[in-house]
Amino acid sequence: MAAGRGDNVKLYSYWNSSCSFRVRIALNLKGIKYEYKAVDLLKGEQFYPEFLKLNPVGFVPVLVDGDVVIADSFAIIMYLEDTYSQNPFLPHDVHKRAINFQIASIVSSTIQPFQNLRLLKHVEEKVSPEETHCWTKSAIEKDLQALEQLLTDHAGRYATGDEVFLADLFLAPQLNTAFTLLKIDSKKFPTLAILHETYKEIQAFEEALPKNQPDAEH
Ligand SMILES: N[C@@H](CCC(=O)N[C@@H](CS)C(=O)NCC(=O)O)C(=O)O
Repeated sequence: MAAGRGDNVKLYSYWNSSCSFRVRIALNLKGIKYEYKAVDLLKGEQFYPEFLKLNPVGFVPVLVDGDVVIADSFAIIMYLEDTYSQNPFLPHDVHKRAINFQIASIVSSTIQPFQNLRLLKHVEEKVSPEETHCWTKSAIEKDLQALEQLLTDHAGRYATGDEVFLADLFLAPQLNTAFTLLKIDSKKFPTLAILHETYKEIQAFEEALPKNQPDAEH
C-alpha cells in the first residue's frame, strides 16, 4: 500500500476529542490540507458500521490519506512524520527523542484513558457524575505532577527545548482539557501553565483548538 501524497486527506475527528486535537495540530504543522469528517461521539457515531470499518475499536481519530487508513493518534502522527518530511516532530538527539516519546506516552497511555467517554459513562452508572468528575480530576492531577517534575529538567520555550516537537503535540490538548475543561488549578503546575499559554500563540495549535472546529458546540 503506497503512502499518500497529501492531496486527498480526510480526518475523522470530534471537536472535543483531545486525541483528534493532537492530529489536527500535526496536520497543521506539516501544512497538510484535509477534509474534516465529523464523528459525533455523543450520538454514538463511532459505533456506526461504516465507521467501524475504518477503526474497529470505535475511536476517533482516523486518518485517510489516499488509500492509506490509520487509526490511533500516535500511529497517525508517526505516519505523518515518516511520510512528510517538513517540520520534523522528532529531534536528532537520542535522549531528547526518548523524552519526547516518554511525554507522549504518559499523555496517551496514562492520562487520557481516564477521561475517555466510554469509561466515564460506565463509571457514572456506578457512582454519581460529581464523584466521577472528582475521581477523574484527582487521577489527572497526580499525573500532571509527574509531568511537571519531568519537564522541569527539559523544558525551554516548549516542552523539550526551543523547538516544537512531538511532546508538545500531546501536551497542548491534554493541558487544554485539564485547565480549560476540568478547571484544574494551573497555578499548581508552573511549567505546564507557561506551556499552556505559549501554545495559544502558535497558529497551528490555535486552529486545532476544539472551539475552532466545524462541529464545535458553543
Ligand atoms: N489511543 C487512542 C485513543 C482514542 C480515544 O480514546 N478516542 C476517544 C476520543 S479522545 C474516543 O473516540 N472515544 C469514544 C468512546 O469512548 O466511545 C488514540 O490515541 O487515538
